[in-house]
Amino acid sequence: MIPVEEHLSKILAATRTLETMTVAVDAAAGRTLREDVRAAVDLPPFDNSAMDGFAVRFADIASASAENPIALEVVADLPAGTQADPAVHLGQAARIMTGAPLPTDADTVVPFEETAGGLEHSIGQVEVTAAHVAGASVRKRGEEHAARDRILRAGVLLGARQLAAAEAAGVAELTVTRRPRVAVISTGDELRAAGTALLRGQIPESNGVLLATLSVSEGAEVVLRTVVGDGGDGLRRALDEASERGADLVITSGGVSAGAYEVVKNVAPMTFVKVAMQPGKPQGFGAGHPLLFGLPGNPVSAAVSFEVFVRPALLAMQGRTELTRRTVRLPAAEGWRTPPERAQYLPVVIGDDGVRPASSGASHLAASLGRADAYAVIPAEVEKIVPGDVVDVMLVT
Ligand SMILES: Nc1nc2c(c(=O)[nH]1)N[C@H]1C(S)=C(S)[C@@H](COP(=O)(O)OP(=O)(O)OC[C@H]3O[C@@H](n4cnc5c(N)ncnc54)[C@H](O)[C@@H]3O)O[C@H]1N2
Ligand code: MOO
Repeated sequence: MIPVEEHLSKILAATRTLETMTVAVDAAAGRTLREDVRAAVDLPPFDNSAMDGFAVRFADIASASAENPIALEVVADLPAGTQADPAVHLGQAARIMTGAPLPTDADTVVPFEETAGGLEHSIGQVEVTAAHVAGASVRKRGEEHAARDRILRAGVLLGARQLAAAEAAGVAELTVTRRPRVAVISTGDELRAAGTALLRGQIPESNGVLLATLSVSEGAEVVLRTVVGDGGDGLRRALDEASERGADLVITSGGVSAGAYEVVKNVAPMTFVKVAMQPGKPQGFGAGHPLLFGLPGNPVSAAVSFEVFVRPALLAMQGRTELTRRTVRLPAAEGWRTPPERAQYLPVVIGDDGVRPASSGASHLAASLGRADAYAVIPAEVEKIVPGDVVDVMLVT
C-alpha cells in the first residue's frame, strides 16, 4: 500500500492548468480567479455621510450640548446620488442623507438624533445638541482602498462575497479559468436507475449523481454521465465518447478491485494501486489527457476518493491556490474503531459536543453520506478513538 500523499502527488504532477477566459462578474460565480483584481475606483469614491443628519463645520458645534444647543442655518438638502456641492459657511449646515457626498466646506456630520427636532422640521434651521470629534460620521474617500489597490488575489474561488467586492470596486469583468469538462462513468451490471424495480442482485445506481454533483460544485461542467456494464465494450465506447466531448477529466467508479469482472482494470489505460486509506484503497489513475480516475465502486469509497484525489486535481486545473479542504480540530463525542495501517476517512455529524460517526465506517453504507457534515481524518497509526480525543475533521459542507 502506498501513502495517500504519494498517490496525490503523482496526480498533481500530471495535472495541467486550463486556459483562462474573461467573463462578466455575475457569470463568474463558482469559478477560479486567475488574475488579481485591482480597484477601478477609490473606495469609497468620495467623502460621504455615514448617517442621516446635518453636514456641519465642527468648529461651529464643538461646544454643543443638550444644555447649550447651537443653532445653525440649514442652506441645502442633500440626498444620496446628488452631485451638488453647496457652500456651507460658518453658522450654516446642510441636511444630508446616508451616502450623499459631504459638501467640501463641511467636515463633520451630526445625526438628526443629536439635534432638537426631527429631520422633517429641519429645513431652515437646526439646533445641534451634542458634539463628538471633527470628522464624526464621515466616510472618507479611499479609506478602504485606493484605485489600483489589490482587492482579490488570483487563485481564489469566486463566490457571492468576492463578486460583490469586485463590483463595489468598480470592476465589471474578471479573468477566470474555463470550466473543466468532466465525464462520469459508473460501471457494474448490477446498477439500475433509482426508481426502477430491482431484481435480485440489482441495486440503485448512486455514484453517478454523487460524482457529477461534486464535480459541478467544484466548478466543473459535466459533459457525459453514463452507466456501463462489466462486460462488452461499453466502457471503451464511453471513454471514446468522453474524449470526443472534450473531457479534461474522466471519473469511473467500480471495477478496480480484485474480482473476476473488473471492467475498469481490464479496459482503462490507468495504473492501479492500493492506497493506505479506508475507504478508498483500490485506486486507478491515468496521467494523459483526459486525466483518468478509477475510483472504487462502494459509495462511501467513491465519495472519499473524490475528496482526497479528484477534487485537488480539479482545483489545480482551475489554478486554485488552496487545494485542501478546510480542516478543524474537534473532540470525538463518541469513540469508534479505526482500521489498522490505513488512514481512516469517517463520515461524521458535527454536534455541539463534537463529532459522532455517521455510520460504522463501512464503505457500502451509502445513506450515511446523507447525514454527514464532514470526514474525520484519522492517521494510520492511531488504533482507536475514545470519547474526548481531539481529531482532524475535514469540512465538506
Ligand atoms: N478480494 C478482495 N476484494 C475486495 C478488495 C480487495 O482488496 N480484495 N477490496 C475491497 C475494497 S476496499 C473495495 S473499496 C471494493 C472496490 O470494488 P470495486 O471498485 O471493484 O467496485 P465494484 O466491485 O464494482 O463495486 C463495489 C460495491 O459498490 C457498489 N457500486 C458500484 N458502483 C456503484 C454505483 N454506481 N452506485 C451504487 N453502488 C455501486 C457495488 O454494487 C458493490 O457493492 O472492493 C472490495 N473487494
Ligand atoms: O477501500 Mo474500500 O473503499 O475500504 O471499502
